[in-house]
Amino acid sequence: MKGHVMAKKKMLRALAGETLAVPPVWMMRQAGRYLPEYRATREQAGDFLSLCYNSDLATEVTLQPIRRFGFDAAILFADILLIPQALGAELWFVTGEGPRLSTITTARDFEALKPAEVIHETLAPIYQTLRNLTQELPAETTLIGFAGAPWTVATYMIAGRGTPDQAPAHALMRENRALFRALIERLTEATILYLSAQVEAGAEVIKLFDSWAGSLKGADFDEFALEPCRRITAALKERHPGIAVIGFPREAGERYIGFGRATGIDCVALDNSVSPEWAAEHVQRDGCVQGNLAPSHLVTGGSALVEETRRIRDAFSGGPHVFNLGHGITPDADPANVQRMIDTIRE
Ligand SMILES: Cc1c2[nH]c(c1CCC(=O)O)Cc1[nH]c(c(CCC(=O)O)c1C)Cc1[nH]c(c(CCC(=O)O)c1C)Cc1[nH]c(c(C)c1CCC(=O)O)C2
Repeated sequence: MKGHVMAKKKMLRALAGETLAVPPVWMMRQAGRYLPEYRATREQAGDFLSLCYNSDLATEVTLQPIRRFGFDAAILFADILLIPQALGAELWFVTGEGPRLSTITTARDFEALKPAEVIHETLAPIYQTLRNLTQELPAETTLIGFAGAPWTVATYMIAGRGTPDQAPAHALMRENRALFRALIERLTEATILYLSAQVEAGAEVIKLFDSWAGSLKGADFDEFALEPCRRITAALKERHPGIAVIGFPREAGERYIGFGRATGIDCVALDNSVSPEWAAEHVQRDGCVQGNLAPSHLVTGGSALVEETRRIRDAFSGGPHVFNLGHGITPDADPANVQRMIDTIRE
C-alpha cells in the first residue's frame, strides 16, 4: 500500500470508539481443536506446550482461522500459563483434564520463583511468533497479543491446577495476605514486561484475560482484579502510547459497570451471563464493548444461533462493538456454525 494512506483497520476503529455499521468479529480460542487443520498441526508439534513454543507452527495455527473465516483479528497462539513457567514454576498438561503446575503455598515456594526480568529467556519464541505474524497476516487483520491477569494466573499457581471456585487462592488470600500480595505483585511486573515485549514484536492490541474475576467480591475485586488491570494498562500506554487494551473480567456481573473508566482500558469484554441489552445500557455507554454470544450456540446451531447473533449485533449497534463469544469456542463446535455466525453478522 506504499504511497497510499491505508484505511485504519476495522478492529482498531471500533476500539478507538467508532460505531460501525458491521462490527469487527473474532473469537476467543479461534485457533483450536474444533478445526481439523489445528488438530493436524497439533499432532505434528507433539504436545500443546511444544506447539506454543514452536514459532513456525504457532504462526500456522494462528493463521488457520483467518484463512478459513476471514476474521477481523488474529490472536497470538500461546497460553496464559507460560508466565508462571517463565518464572520457574513447573507446567504440564494432562490430556482431557487440563493444566498442572508446581504449587505456591509457602514463602519458600514464592522465594524460589525467578525475578520478573528473566521471563524473556523463556518467552522469546512467543515474540518470534508475533514477528512472523506481522509479515503474514492480511493487511486488514489486527494482531492481538495477550496475557492472563495476575489474579487468574495466581489461582492456577496456588492450586497447581484449575479449580471450580478458586478456593485455594481465596484461602491463601485470607491466611497469608502478605504472601498473596507479593505473588500478585510479581505477576503484575512480569505481565507488564511480557506485554511490552509483545507490543514491540508487533501486537497492535493487548487483551488481559481475568477468567476468574467473578469470584472476587467487594474490596478484593478492587485490589486484585481492577487495580492490577489499571496498573498494567497504565504501564503499557506509557511505554507504547496509543496501544489499545481489552480487559476481560469474566463474570464480573454488576462490576462490569464503570470497569472501563476505572482501569483506563479501551474495551470491556463481556461474558454471556449478562444480557446484551443490559450491557449496552450500563457498560457500552462508557465506550467499546466486546462480546458476547454463548459458545454453546456454535455447537447447537440452527435458528437459535442466527437469532442470538442478530440480537447481540442489534443490541450493541448504537455504539462501538467488537463481536465475539462470551467465552472460548469449545472443541465440539461445528465450523459450519462459525461461518453461519459470521454471515449473520455481516448480512
Ligand atoms: C484459563 C486459561 C488458560 N488459557 C487461557 C485462559 C484464559 C481464558 C479462558 O478462561 O479460557 C487463554 C488462552 N488459551 C489459548 C489461547 C490462545 C489464543 C486464543 O485462541 O484465544 C488463549 C488466549 C490456547 C489454548 N489453551 C489450551 C488449548 C487446548 C490445547 C490443546 O490443543 O489440547 C488452547 C487452544 C489449553 C488450556 N489452557 C488453559 C486451560 C485451562 C487449558 C485446558 C482446557 C482445555 O483443554 O481446553 C489455561
